[in-house]
Amino acid sequence: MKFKFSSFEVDDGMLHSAAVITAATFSCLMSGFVLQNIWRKYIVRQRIKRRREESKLSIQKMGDYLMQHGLSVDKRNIILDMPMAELQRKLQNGSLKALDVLRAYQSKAIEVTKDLNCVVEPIWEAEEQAIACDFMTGKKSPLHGIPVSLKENYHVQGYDSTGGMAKFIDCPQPDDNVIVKTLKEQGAIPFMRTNLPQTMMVYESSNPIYGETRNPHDPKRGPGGSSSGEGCLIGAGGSVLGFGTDIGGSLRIPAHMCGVCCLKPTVGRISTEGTHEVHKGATLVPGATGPLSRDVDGLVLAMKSLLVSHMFELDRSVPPIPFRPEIYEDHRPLRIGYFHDIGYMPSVPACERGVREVREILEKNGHTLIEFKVPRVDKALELFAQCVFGDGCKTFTDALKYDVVDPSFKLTYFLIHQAPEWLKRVAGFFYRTVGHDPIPKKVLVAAAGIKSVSKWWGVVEDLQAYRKKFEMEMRANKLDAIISPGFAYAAIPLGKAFLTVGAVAYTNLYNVINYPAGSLPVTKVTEEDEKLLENYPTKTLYAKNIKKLSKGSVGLPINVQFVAPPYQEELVLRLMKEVETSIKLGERHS
Ligand SMILES: CCCCCCCC/C=C\CCCCCCCC(=O)NCC(=O)O
Repeated sequence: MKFKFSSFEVDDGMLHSAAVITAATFSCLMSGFVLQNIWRKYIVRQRIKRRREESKLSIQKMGDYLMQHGLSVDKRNIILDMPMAELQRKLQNGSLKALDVLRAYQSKAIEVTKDLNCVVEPIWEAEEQAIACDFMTGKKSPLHGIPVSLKENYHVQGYDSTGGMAKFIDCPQPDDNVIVKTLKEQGAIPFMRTNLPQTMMVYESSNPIYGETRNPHDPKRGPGGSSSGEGCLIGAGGSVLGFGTDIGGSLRIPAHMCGVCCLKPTVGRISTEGTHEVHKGATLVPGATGPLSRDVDGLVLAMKSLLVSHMFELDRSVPPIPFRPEIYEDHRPLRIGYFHDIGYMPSVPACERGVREVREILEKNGHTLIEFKVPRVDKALELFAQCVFGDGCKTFTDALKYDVVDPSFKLTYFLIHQAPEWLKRVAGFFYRTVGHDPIPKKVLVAAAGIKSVSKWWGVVEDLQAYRKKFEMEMRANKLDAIISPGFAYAAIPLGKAFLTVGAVAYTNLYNVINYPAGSLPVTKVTEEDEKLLENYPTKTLYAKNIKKLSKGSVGLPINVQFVAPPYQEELVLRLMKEVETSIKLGERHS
């Protein structure tokens, strides 16, 4: 048979050859594509393996070095037992050497990371800085000789900030970030870099490069995240002061689960320049940077040392508001709002008791406590998802292209970031009907992306309206501050955060409204709390999971959050210090 195409003729044979050539080209392209993907994944796995080995080797080398140059156990333990104020005083008056303090903390950090995997690598330059501190004459800076640990996503010159993602391996940072520069200028010695979960947008603690961090109080449980390594290292006694980031609770969740203090400042109060966040462009609900410490004095010292002209000069977007001692030291009685239940899932009995006990302390100290009802928590969660995942999670999926996805992140990644909109709607339907919970659908649909600029502007208006509503509720009750549970529950078994993720409402509320929030350890789960857990209401799927996963948590730490309007960090710290002092006094008398 012959076909005639205008000026030339095509016979059967030619058609056959064309089909063969097309099929061959297509299969070549397909196999090329598949092979390229296999090759890319292979390269990524090799890169991950090499980096993990480098990290392990560096930790081991530091351990070997300390075997020869370390302190005696007694001397080390005396240093490690000192609260921040005593440590600082002794470094200032010269009765402690910076090098000894560094060696004490290096050896404790290396010791605890063997079981808990909280350190990703030591900062080798620390030793040189400690020696320089000890040779220094003249007036000492406030953080003189204090070792500080840093979450891995803090840019440190010469080190990668991977955020647990292979794509960012072998990208050493050209410079320290603003906080690290200011800390060094104030005499601090950055000495360890700590672990985080892949992408940091989950409150788990694992990534394919550095592995999984465990809880210092129960290694079968998670330390919370994403400042997982910081919470764990400080909770285990291997650091006295550390720094992390927080867009939905990443400082406060690990602080609560590991029993340490932290402060998430108002975004803008201290610099956020030079930290690795996957979606830096999502500025409506941006990430905050902040300190974690063993005690409130550590947080106060950190804030006083950062709020100085050096930082204001390095990052001119930060308003030059120095630390205001007149607010921190004020004794005026305050009106403080409190709640145990955010209006989504209740907090477990131990967390509720934590708030109750803090309330009693504050009342005894002369403050007025008033029950506060959080306005529309469903709206706050929806806004969070719209502002953080409004690009349909493209930034996240791009960052993880060809990467190995960590098992602890797979479900979150698939459902929130990768699934097409129709599947998110189906999952939302499941949560609503089987889980008796309409909120996940709103969140999942928001994570499918905002479809136009005018819709985006609508979200901005909604966010402004929600913030105003919250402010007006506080004003109506004449509230100066709020106290609320540190989180909905104590640490749960590793890898299970996705099953309870709605609980993030307890922390991300304060990111949505951009209020400073501190977290303070106030109690531990008791046998009585465990008994009361039997009556925990399980209306939704998340609540059912919380009840199940909270079993066996006796002895785990419980924190309370302290919150004040924007730029009132000093007020938050004042209340935290007041409660910390009362608890310590109570312990001494009992
Ligand atoms: C499957 C649907 C769940 C719906 C209800 C929950 C809504 C929560 C939405 C997303 C979960 C994101 C968890 C965020 C954890 C925050 C970690 C963080 O602060 N990261 C930032 C950082 O480390 O800097």
